[in-house]
Amino acid sequence: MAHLSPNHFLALPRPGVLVGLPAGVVDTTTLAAHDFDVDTRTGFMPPDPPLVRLPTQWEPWEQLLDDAQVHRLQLGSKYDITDEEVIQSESWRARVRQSHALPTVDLCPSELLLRRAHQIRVPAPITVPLLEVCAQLQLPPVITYSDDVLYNWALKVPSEEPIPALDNLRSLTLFTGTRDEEEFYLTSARIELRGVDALEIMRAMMDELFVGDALAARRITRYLHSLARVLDDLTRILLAVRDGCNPDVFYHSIRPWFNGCRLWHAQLLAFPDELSGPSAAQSALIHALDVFLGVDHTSTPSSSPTLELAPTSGAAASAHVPPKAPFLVRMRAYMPRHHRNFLRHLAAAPRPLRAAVERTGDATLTDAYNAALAGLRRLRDAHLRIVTLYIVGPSHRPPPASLAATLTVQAKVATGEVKDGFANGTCMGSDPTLLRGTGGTDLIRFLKGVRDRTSEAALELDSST
Ligand code: HEM
Repeated sequence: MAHLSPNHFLALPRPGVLVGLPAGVVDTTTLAAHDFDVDTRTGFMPPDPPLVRLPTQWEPWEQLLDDAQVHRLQLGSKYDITDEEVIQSESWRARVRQSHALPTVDLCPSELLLRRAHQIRVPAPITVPLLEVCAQLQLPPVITYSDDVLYNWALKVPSEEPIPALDNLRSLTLFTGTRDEEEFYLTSARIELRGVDALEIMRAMMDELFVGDALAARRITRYLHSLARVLDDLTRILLAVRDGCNPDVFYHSIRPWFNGCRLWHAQLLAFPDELSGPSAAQSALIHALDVFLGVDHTSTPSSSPTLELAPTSGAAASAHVPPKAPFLVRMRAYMPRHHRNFLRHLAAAPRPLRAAVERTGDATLTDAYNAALAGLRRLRDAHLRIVTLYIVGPSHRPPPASLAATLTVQAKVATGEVKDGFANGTCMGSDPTLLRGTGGTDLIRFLKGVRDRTSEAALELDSST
């Protein structure tokens, strides 16, 4: 925060989320907080690069992260862990156990400090302050998509451009220090940034829906075709993950860090005791597209993963996600709260697009609506190919002998950091209950269901009109 002037809006006192906002006071936790923290240039990504280090008061946490990187902290469940790695990793864990619990009270006034603190995940005695940080952010005490993607980037080369170029991004914090992991996160970051046009198109359509005359219908038709083109760009960006992220490295070295976890201190702050790992299923952008286009995922069939959330208080519960809600609904508990509210607001739009298109019975408009849905379906088809390539394929074959050597060559020792996780190594998805079926059958069935519901929203023209 040293680089912010005292008058900067981010230096203003942040409302205590536990006590709520005084009447008439605007939430200034972020510049766009009053507007769901969605920036017109960078969408769900923050407009400025996120904080890279906490102030000295919390330096012990940053030191532990540095140490984890220097000593190449490994998961105990790593398939080819060496004796030396076991010793190094255990000595790091011993240092963590000996460290003092730092107070979080001075973190609470700043959303930026809280976001950086939320990226740091270590066992007790830091667990308690971590839970306090999570309560402030109203997030469960696990790494989320926002930690890995939305708030985990910097510019490769300094630039004055208001929107970061898609090829000028790097990740701040990595579990494995590999380029593969960085590319995995940056693929999502690029999708978020390219998706800003989709958000803008949706906003413009909402204005036209409000007007609702024949001219508005023609404009909405054009906007829907533009949206389909943006969706095809997102598909291209998604498929390009294959250029920088090796499926075997992903499956054997990166993915284990994303496993869901059980919490030992669940009773302490009444958190749910089983939690999802980070997943792009927590991207508000894709949820927003579904909500806006009228794709209904709320009646997910029983084959979808069912994560139990504690029905009482706590971060996830405060996101008002009922236990056993469909997977995609439950994923909202892992989104930044402003984005969660944005989706709620979008879902409550007084003039939903799908119903409006259906009412007009206009063939050209209906075709355009279906074209946008087809674009979203193509994105999900491509995602299915990616999941088959990165999860189902590698799960059927042993890790290649060359993998350890590849990782050594690719390690970004100079810039990467390593974080500890609570991975249990027993499931293949980020959700602890996902993918129990042999060879990922449950996962594929689930993703195909989501894709099929996208197509099911398509409108048929009444031939009698
Ligand atoms: C190597 C790349 C990727 C792999 C292996 C992968 C894997 C998965 C898996 C296993 C799931 C099931 C839920 C879970 O376990 O979390 C999932 C869901 C999902 N992923 Fe990915 N993913 C990848 C890239 C992406 C990217 C770049 C995006 C876009 C931001 C994305 C968007 C989604 C969405 C929205 C869902 C929820 C299902 C849906 O709405 O269709 N994924 N992904």
